[in-house]
Amino acid sequence: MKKWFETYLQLDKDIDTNSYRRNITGKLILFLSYIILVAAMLGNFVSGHMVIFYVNITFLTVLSIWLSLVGRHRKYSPQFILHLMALGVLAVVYFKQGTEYTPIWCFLYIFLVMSLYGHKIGLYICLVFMTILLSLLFSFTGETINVMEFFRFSMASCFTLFFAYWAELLISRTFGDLIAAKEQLVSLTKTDALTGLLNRRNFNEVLAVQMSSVDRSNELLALVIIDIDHFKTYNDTFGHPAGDVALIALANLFNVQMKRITDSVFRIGGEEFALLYQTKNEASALKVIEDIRQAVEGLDKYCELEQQITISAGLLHIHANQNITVEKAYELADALLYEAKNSGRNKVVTSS
Ligand SMILES: Nc1nc2c(ncn2[C@@H]2O[C@H](COP(=O)(O)OP(=O)(O)OP(=O)(O)O)[C@@H](O)[C@H]2O)c(=O)[nH]1
Repeated sequence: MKKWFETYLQLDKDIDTNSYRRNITGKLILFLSYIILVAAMLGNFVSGHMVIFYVNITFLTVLSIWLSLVGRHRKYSPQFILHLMALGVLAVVYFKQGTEYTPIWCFLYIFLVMSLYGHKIGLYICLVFMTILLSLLFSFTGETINVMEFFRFSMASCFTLFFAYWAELLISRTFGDLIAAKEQLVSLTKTDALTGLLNRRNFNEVLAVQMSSVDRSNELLALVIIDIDHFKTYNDTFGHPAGDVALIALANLFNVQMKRITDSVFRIGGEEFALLYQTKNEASALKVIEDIRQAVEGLDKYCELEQQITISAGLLHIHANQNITVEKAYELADALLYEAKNSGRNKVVTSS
């Protein structure tokens, strides 16, 4: 039962909250229409209005068939039913020349339209509906000259429209702010606070996507794990804040060098970075990281570094359809990095 309810209401937490709210309003309209139609059908049967009773049954059947036929496109059903109800109200006003039940429907319609369409489009639809309704009412009240009643009704509907408009505007803005706050929170969990680079949390995810994208292209994926040489000494000599400045300068350099849409830069540990980029062949993959290594050597000339810093890197080539897991790829690249460290530092060791 709970599962059915969740599926029916599409209780998807990731959906944009305003669409979710509209979705709920739509479901509510469908549900209300069924209840009203069934209640009206029973009422007409009990009071012996057999013609209206048959009209009710026919309408319910048509509605059910229509809903099951449109199936996947059911999201437009609430709008359809709502406007059908509005037409019904206008027809009652026109033929019965009465306003007895009109206000309730009119006010309900305004609120439902606003929450289904949003305040902008909702306002236009409601204005059209109210203009038609008030013109019909005016043509009848003109006969009975009940100007006061007409005036009261017009004022009440204008007030309702105004209230519904502002309520919808306020609600959608509040939800909009919530979405923005959520996005900000997501971005905070995915990026490193010091350098603004993507963090370790994102690394496996992006690597998996890149590996499958390389499988579909003729390119080669380069996975580089980078570690700053003797960074502990740098920190101990110049202090932690100076170390932070060096980390930021490095991150900026990586960002400048990695500008293609498929390039990604991560800070995956304290002084450990990872680069992902696609190239034509192994030689050009090596050239990219070699250029970066050399640029780091000269970084102290352009940035406020206390002394020259160098990096060691392990470059792993990942070919299309290589059938390797994300974890294994990282393990291999990390092993190459340690080879670079053990063989003198300030160098790149590759898998070929
Ligand atoms: N300033 C600063 N330092 C950090 C940060 N994260 C890690 N570190 C430092 O990075 C240093 C890493 O040192 P080690 O792992 O011993 O390696 P290393 O001194 O670079 O030596 P090799 O890697 O062998 O060349 C430690 O001193 C950490 O405190 C950070 O966010 N800011």
